[in-house]
Amino acid sequence: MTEGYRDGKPKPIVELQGVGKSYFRDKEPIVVLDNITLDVPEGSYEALMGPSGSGKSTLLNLIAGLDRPTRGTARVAGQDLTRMSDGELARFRSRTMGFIFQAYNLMPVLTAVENVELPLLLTNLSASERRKRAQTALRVVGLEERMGHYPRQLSGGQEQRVAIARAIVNDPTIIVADEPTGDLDRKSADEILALLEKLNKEFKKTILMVTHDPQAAERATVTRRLDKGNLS
Ligand SMILES: Nc1ncnc2c1ncn2[C@@H]1O[C@H](COP(=O)(O)OP(=O)(O)OP(=O)(O)O)[C@@H](O)[C@H]1O
Repeated sequence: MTEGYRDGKPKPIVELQGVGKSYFRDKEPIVVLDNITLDVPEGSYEALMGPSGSGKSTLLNLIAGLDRPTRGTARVAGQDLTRMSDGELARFRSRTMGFIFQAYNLMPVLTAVENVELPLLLTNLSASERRKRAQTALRVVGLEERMGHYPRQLSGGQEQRVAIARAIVNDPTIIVADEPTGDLDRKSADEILALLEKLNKEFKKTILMVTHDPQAAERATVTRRLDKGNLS
């Protein structure tokens, strides 16, 4: 059998085994995630739903290497995140992950293309190569014409598209999106969802999206539900 394959199926890109996450208040544990076991196949587009406070963002952050589980193991893109140092985790995030949040988090003093270039400042790429890649990412999200615009000159939907361009400029394997349409009207939300679908289908990105929006979840290929720290 070829390495990386099990029963002829591609090895999952996310593998969580018995993952738990607790916070401690006055030495009393508050269990947020109980005992999560999850396989996400490469190339899938999954939505994570569940009541407020059920641990959706916590779970997404563990998968993305932004946080660490209290117990269990998390393998993502072939690497055991639980064994990594903080520096290794930071490198893992910048190489493997693309982040999209509800708040677009664009720098107001930078233009669209400069915002998209930001993650590339951590690489050895030349300034002209950085600019070229940022332009390509803006073309993918349909905003090439708005390259020189500042965030305040863009609509909410356009700002989120710039944020998506910034998330894909490193060519990540996995995109994590936490309520990507939470602040948008229906039409702009639908444009963002169409873009995520394109990134999944055409660019083969694995996408994990936390959402409260049933219409957003419907566009994903798999919907999982989290309730009181357990997945169904
Ligand atoms: N750093 C922290 N310290 C203590 N408790 C925390 C911390 N981060 C999250 N929590 C708690 O963990 C629980 C789950 O939070 P999380 O943000 O993952 O939920 P969620 O399902 O994403 O909620 P929402 O849909 O409202 O965003 C909440 O009760 C929250 O208060």
